[in-house]
Amino acid sequence: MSLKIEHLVKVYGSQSAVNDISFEARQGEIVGFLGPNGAGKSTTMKIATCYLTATSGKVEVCGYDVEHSAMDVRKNIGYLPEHNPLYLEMYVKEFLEFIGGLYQLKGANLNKRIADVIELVGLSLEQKKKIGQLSKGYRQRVGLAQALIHDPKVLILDEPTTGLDPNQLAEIRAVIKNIGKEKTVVFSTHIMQEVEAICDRVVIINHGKIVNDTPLSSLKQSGKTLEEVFRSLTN
Ligand SMILES: Nc1ncnc2c1ncn2[C@@H]1O[C@H](COP(=O)(O)OP(=O)(O)OP(=O)(O)O)[C@@H](O)[C@H]1O
Repeated sequence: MSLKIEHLVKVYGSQSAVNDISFEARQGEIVGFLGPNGAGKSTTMKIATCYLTATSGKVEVCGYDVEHSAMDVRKNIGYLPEHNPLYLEMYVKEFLEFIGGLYQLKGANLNKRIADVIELVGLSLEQKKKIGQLSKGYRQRVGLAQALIHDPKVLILDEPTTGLDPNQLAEIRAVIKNIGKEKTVVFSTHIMQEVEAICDRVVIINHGKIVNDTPLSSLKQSGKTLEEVFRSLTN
């Protein structure tokens, strides 16, 4: 299993943000991770990517435990945070070189990875610009490129399409769908249409608890729209 979350708990002060959740994601699967604001999505993603430690429970990425084998987890996971920090003064390639260097990539190997991810996320026409000169959609592509530079097996994307225009939205969705053929993708979004367009499975979290974990195909067979299911489980 590429991503395995078991009985995960995260308490901030006196608040249980994530309250005993378990779910899994396998290779070639795109999982939509949904929930209302404050449900615990970002917290779960930050723990899976070693940015936060859990209060209790277990998370494994490609068989590596986030607590005991963080370096191996980082090699196998790519992460696009909700508020993606970018160095606006850097050129696109310079930034990707910098991030690739953090993953110990160098020389011809690094150059090949940079060329590959630029192609994959559709940054070819903008690759010579400074990040600060790019539109929001292209900055998001830079974020995706940095998440992919080390060719991770698992990709965690926190609201990757927020604020994009309909054209950029369609293009980024196509990129995610394409990436999901080979990798494991878990992404959060508030756009139900997006989940219906690209996900294989839908996990819904509410008040820190999983309230749904179903293949999209069986949700569709229920005769309800995803929005109706979401609202009935989280309202
Ligand atoms: N660093 C923190 N310290 C204290 N409380 C936090 C912290 N980070 C998150 N929380 C709280 O934990 C809960 C879950 O937050 P989280 O960001 O995981 O939710 P989310 O599902 O990603 O929400 P959204 O859809 O709004 O991004 C919220 O009530 C939030 O205020």
